[in-house]
Amino acid sequence: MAAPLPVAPDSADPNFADLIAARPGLSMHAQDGLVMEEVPLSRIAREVGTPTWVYSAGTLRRRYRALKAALDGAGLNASVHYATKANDNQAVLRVLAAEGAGADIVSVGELRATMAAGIAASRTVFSGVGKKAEEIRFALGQGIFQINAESVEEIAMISAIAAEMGVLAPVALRVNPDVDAKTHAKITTGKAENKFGIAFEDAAPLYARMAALPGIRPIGIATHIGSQITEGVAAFHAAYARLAEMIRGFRASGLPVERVDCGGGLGIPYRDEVAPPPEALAGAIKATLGGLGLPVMLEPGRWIAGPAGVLLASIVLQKQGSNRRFLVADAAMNDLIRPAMYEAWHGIVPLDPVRFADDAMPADIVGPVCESGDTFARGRAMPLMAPGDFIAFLDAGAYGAVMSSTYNARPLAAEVLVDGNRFAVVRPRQMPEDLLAHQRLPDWLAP
Ligand SMILES: Cc1ncc(COP(=O)(O)O)c(C=O)c1O
Ligand SMILES: N[C@@H](CCCC[NH3+])C(=O)O
Repeated sequence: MAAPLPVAPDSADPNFADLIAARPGLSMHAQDGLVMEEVPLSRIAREVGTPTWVYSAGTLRRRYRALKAALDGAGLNASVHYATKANDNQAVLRVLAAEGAGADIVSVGELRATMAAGIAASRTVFSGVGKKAEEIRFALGQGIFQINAESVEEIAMISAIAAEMGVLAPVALRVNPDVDAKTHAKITTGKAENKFGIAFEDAAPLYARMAALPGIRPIGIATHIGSQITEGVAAFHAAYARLAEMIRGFRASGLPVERVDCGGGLGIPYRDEVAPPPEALAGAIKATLGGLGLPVMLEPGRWIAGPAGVLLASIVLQKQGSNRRFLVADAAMNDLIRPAMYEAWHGIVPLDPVRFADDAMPADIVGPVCESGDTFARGRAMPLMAPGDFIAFLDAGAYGAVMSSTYNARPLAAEVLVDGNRFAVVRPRQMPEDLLAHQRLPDWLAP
C-alpha cells in the first residue's frame, strides 16, 4: 500500500528558528540571511558554488574549550585526543592543534594529516581493529604516544615490529566492556557481538602476557563503546566502572597501569535528542575512574566537529510526484551519506530570510543520485523553493566530507573555513575530470 499523503509536516521536528537558536555559530539576519560567525553563507554559496562544506573555526574552538573546561572542572588530569576520522581537513586540524588538542587516528593517512597540521605523534593515539604492519612501523618510527591494541594477534605483531626496531611500543588494551550504548546499530562498538576490542574476560590474562613481551610497554586500558550517545551518561558510567574494576585487578596483580583511555562517543542533538553535557561525561569519569589517580584520555570527534559545519546546497528544481512534493538539491548521498546510511536526521534550512520565514509544507528533500536511498528527509516542513535557492544541512561538520565519494562521477565538494569575518576555501572542489585523468588504460585495452 502506498504511504499516506503527508498533509502536514512532522510536528515533532523543530522549526527553522529553533534550530538556528540552538546553534551559537549560526544566526539569521533580515538582510544577510543565514550567517556563520560574521559571514553570510549565501555569499560563500555564490562565490564558491554548491555543494560546499563550511566549517566555523570559532565553533571548533568554543567546543574544544568547553570540553576541556568540563574535564578540568571535574578535577581530572585529562587530555583530549580529537578523533581525526570525524573531519580530517587540514584547516580543522590546525584550529584544534592551536588549541592544544592531541589526536586519535586510525590509519597512517590520518597520522600524516595530523602531523602535517602540527599535532605531534607524541600526542596521538592509534586506534583501529586492522592496523597493518607498515602502519605500526611508521607510527612507532614517529614516536606515537599510544597504540590501542584490539586483539592478541595484533599484540604479537606490534611486539615483533617494535623489537625489530629496537623500541618499546606503548600499548593499551582496547577492552570491549559489553555495554549497550543505545545508539544506532551501525555505530555501536562496545557490545560483545561487535568486532572491536578484547573481550572483557580475556583482558586480564592478556595484559599480563603483554607485559612479558619484549617489544611492549603496557600503558593501560582503553575503551570506546559507540558514537552519537545521547539520553544520559549511564552507558559511559557502566563501561568506565568496568574499566575501574579491571584496573584495580591489574594493580592487585602487580601489573603497571599508566593511564586510561575513555574513548569518544558523546552525542549531539541533531533533531530533538537530549545530549548529555560534557560536564555529565566528566562526572561519570570522575565517579568511576577518579579514585584511581590516573591520567585519563578522551577521543571525541563528533561533539567537537559536528555542530561546527554545514553543507551548503542549491535547489535544482521542485517537482510534484503523484503524492509527494520533492525538492531536488545539488547535494547528494555521495556528499552527506549519514541519512542514507544511518537514517540520520539533519536540520535543513533555507539561507534566504524570506524563505526562512515562509509557511512550510511537507517536502521530501532528495539528491540527484540514482538511488531511492538518496533522500535527506521525508515529509519535512519546507517553504516553496525555486531553482537556485540555497539550503544548509546543519551539523554536517563530523562524518560529512570524510565519508563522501564520487559516486555517479560527481565532484567532491569544496570545503571552506570561516573565522570571524573571514573565509577561505581550504579544499577546492575536486572535479570528475581530474579523477578521470588519474585513470590508466593497459596496452591491451588500447584502441
Ligand atoms: C576508537 C574511537 N575513538 C573515538 C571515536 C570518535 O567517536 P565520536 O565521534 O562519536 O566522538 C570513534 C568513532 O566512533 C572511535 O572508533
Ligand atoms: N560515521 C558515523 C560515526 C562512526 C564513528 C566512528 N567509529 C556517523 O556518521 O554517525
